[in-house]
Amino acid sequence: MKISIFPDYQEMSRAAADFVAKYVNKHPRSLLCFPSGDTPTGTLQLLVQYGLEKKVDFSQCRFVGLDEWVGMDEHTPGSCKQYMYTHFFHPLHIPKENIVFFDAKATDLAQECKRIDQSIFEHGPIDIMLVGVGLNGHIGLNEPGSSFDLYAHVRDLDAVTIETAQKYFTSETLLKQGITLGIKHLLEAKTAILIASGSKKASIIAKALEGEISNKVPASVFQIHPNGLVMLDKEAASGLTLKGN
Ligand SMILES: N[C@@H]1[C@@H](O)[C@H](O)[C@@H](COP(=O)(O)O)O[C@@H]1O
Repeated sequence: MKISIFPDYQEMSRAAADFVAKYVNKHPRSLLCFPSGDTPTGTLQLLVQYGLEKKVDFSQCRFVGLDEWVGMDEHTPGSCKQYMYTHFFHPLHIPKENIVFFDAKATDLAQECKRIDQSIFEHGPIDIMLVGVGLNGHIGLNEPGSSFDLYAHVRDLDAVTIETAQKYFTSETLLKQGITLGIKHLLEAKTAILIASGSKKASIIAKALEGEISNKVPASVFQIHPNGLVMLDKEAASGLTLKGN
């Protein structure tokens, strides 16, 4: 695990975007996975800018969605899919056939998990899996207690997630379950990148990166990822005792 600390959110976002752009320039047929949430917005904005400026070409890449709130689709404001289309796929005109995303409205969600896993086995491993972290240490919607051995699965949401996630919706939204790629996908990704910013993430970042490696804190898996990169702004890194570079 390599921890890099940047002066602010913008610099952290630039580092993550530059890493992705450089990689895609070398490997134009990459399989990429990006998260939704507040944290990745700056990174995605830069990647869109680089794409429009022709500094990077995503046209041959494939994309897999990280997670989704069960019962939502791209028409639901606040859904992960709508976020990804708004912040990345639409502005870069990524062809639909290059995108695989959970249908969180499917009647058979177990089958939906199999469909996504199958697509990753076929086109993978994932080249770059970029993730954020929840205040409870979740990755995607791998909540505290999720086994590191799971591929895509459906998970009952933790109370912290249900409460924190209200920020994505304009009115009080009932959230019960998530459908998500598993930690096993992250462990098998060629590169896993964790981005976190702001002082509210400081305590979970310290726990995840310097505490016990345990599925109680899913993000602690970064400590054992063979190629895990952690990019933090100063505030998110403020609880760490061992500082990165
Ligand atoms: N399902 C998403 C995750 O994929 C995201 O990485 C995390 C952090 O979100 P934020 O970046 O808004 O802090 O929580 C959300 O619930």
